Amino acid sequence: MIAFDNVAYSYGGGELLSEVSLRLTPGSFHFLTGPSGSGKSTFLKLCYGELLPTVGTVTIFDREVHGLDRDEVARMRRRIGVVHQDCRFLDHLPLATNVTLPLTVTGRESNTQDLSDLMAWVGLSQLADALPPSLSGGERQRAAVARAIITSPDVLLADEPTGNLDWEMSLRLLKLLVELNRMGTTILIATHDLNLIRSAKQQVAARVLRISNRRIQLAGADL
Ligand SMILES: Nc1ncnc2c1ncn2[C@@H]1O[C@H](COP(=O)(O)OP(=O)(O)OP(=O)(O)O)[C@@H](O)[C@H]1O
Repeated sequence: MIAFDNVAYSYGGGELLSEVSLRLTPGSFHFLTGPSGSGKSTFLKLCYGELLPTVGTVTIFDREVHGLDRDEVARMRRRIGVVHQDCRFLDHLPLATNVTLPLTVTGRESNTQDLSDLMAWVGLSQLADALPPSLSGGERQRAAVARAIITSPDVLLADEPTGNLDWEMSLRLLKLLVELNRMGTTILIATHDLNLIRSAKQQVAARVLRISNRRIQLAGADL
């Protein structure tokens, strides 16, 4: 589904990531860990074509990213939901409108029943009309997940989705992601939180990718 072959990435200085070769297969559940500044967000951006590798090839849905034109990139991105680290919203628009934005900006209709089911699923039914600045950190994170999956993406990439959450809320969000994975979505979560990973491994066959010394490797079962 997403394949890296001997990929390196540099923002202009030395290489941040080197010799990365790995596959995210359909239906898989991966975590990505590594120290702050090691390149987790950068790797996620390579996974949805926001950045292009400086060396090697990234292939997304069987197409090499380097060769795609703008329309093809846009089509490919529609199949990938992204939960960004900072969860930004349009503050003057109600939450439900924010959540449906990925549909409306691409000219698609949002089905009222689907929207209300999704808002209920992330526990935000009562807040559909609320404005984003009035939401708590946990509500924002769950709304960001709802917005990322409203298009029924094949892949969900989440950058520290539990970064601002307490443990109880982190587990609740994890449960949503595990459920989504059971319904077939391929999932990659960048996180520092080893307890979250341990908890996930009790629920799903999650694999852990670890960034160390610019390389990304599959961690052992000990984690
Ligand atoms: N646009 C950019 N231009 C230049 N350097 C950048 C850019 N974006 C990120 N970097 C640098 O690349 C390195 C990796 O950043 P990245 O955000 O990928 O790390 P991370 O592992 O996600 O960090 P964190 O866990 O703190 O979020 C950092 O040193 C960062 O300063």
